[in-house]
Amino acid sequence: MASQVIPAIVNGAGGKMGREVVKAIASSPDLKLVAAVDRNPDYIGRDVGEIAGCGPLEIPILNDLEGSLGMAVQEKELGVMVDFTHPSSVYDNVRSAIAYGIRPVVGTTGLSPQQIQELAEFADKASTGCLIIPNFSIGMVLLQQAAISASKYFDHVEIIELHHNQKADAPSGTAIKTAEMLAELGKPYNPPSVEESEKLTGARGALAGEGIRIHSVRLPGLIAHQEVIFGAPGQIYTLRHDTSDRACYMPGVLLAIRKVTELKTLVYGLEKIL
Ligand SMILES: NC(=O)C1=CN([C@@H]2O[C@H](COP(=O)(O)OP(=O)(O)OC[C@H]3O[C@@H](n4cnc5c(N)ncnc54)[C@H](OP(=O)(O)O)[C@@H]3O)[C@@H](O)[C@H]2O)C=CC1
Ligand SMILES: O=C(O)C1=N[C@H](C(=O)O)C[C@H](O)C1
Repeated sequence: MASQVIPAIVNGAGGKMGREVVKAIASSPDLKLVAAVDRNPDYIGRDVGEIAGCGPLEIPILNDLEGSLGMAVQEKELGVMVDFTHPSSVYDNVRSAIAYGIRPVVGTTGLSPQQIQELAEFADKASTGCLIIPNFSIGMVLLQQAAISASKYFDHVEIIELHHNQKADAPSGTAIKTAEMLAELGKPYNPPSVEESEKLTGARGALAGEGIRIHSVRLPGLIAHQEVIFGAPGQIYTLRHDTSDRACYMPGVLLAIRKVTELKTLVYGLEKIL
């Protein structure tokens, strides 16, 4: 499939990320948008190109993922479904796409480790590629790699993630993945130096694996930001990534659409396909 045009369905096409994805696909000659899906009544029936701001594409937004997947199969357009919807629906969306033989590229966060495991088994059985990518920006991959390097020398680390206040899930998928990457190194962090008592529940954040704490901030005016703060006696090492425009995710999304067509299993994380 690599040299052919890749058909793509965008689910969540009217949303903040979906619109960027529609524009990015529309301007990529090796990709072809075949359907656009969203549940928001403000967008249903309207031309997805008009909603995305790239001019008419003659593709109406439908509130029917199953129908769009079925139509793509009927027209032999077995390509990719890009999902930027909601944590409550992403699991079912991915299962449906795989069942139709259409490869999911998943940006939606909020899947539990157990759900990811189940989807991996489902994709394996169907020999269908699937990518679950909590963060499509290259800057975040670089931050995570720097955090892994730093963790060899620092035993104390906490993560702060800051997002716009329309975000449904907390902590962010990126913060969870970052904590998982540090925990996978097999060392415990933050050995206690004092007996702590939390006077307000949540004051010390959420406890991820190996003692790593994640703190979530939600405010209008933010887009997506993350700090990984390492501490040692006499020094603090801070890694920070800031998103100022959702266009920053598009090179990663386009790469994932192309790569997933070569896969037969589920892969979790952009760092694995770079
Ligand atoms: N991996 C990455 O790099 C990134 C991931 N994200 C993640 O992507 C997801 C979407 O983010 P964002 O675009 O900001 O969110 P938005 O709310 O702006 O967009 C989501 C769109 O999907 C629609 N939708 C929700 N549920 C369904 C469903 N079951 N079927 C079809 N459409 C649905 C929403 O409709 P309605 O308005 O009615 O809810 C909305 O139009 C989030 O999980 C976010 O964390 C975001 C940025 C980067
Ligand atoms: O909701 C968002 O905006 C984002 N969600 C992803 C996450 O949960 O990590 C990626 C990025 O942080 C933006």
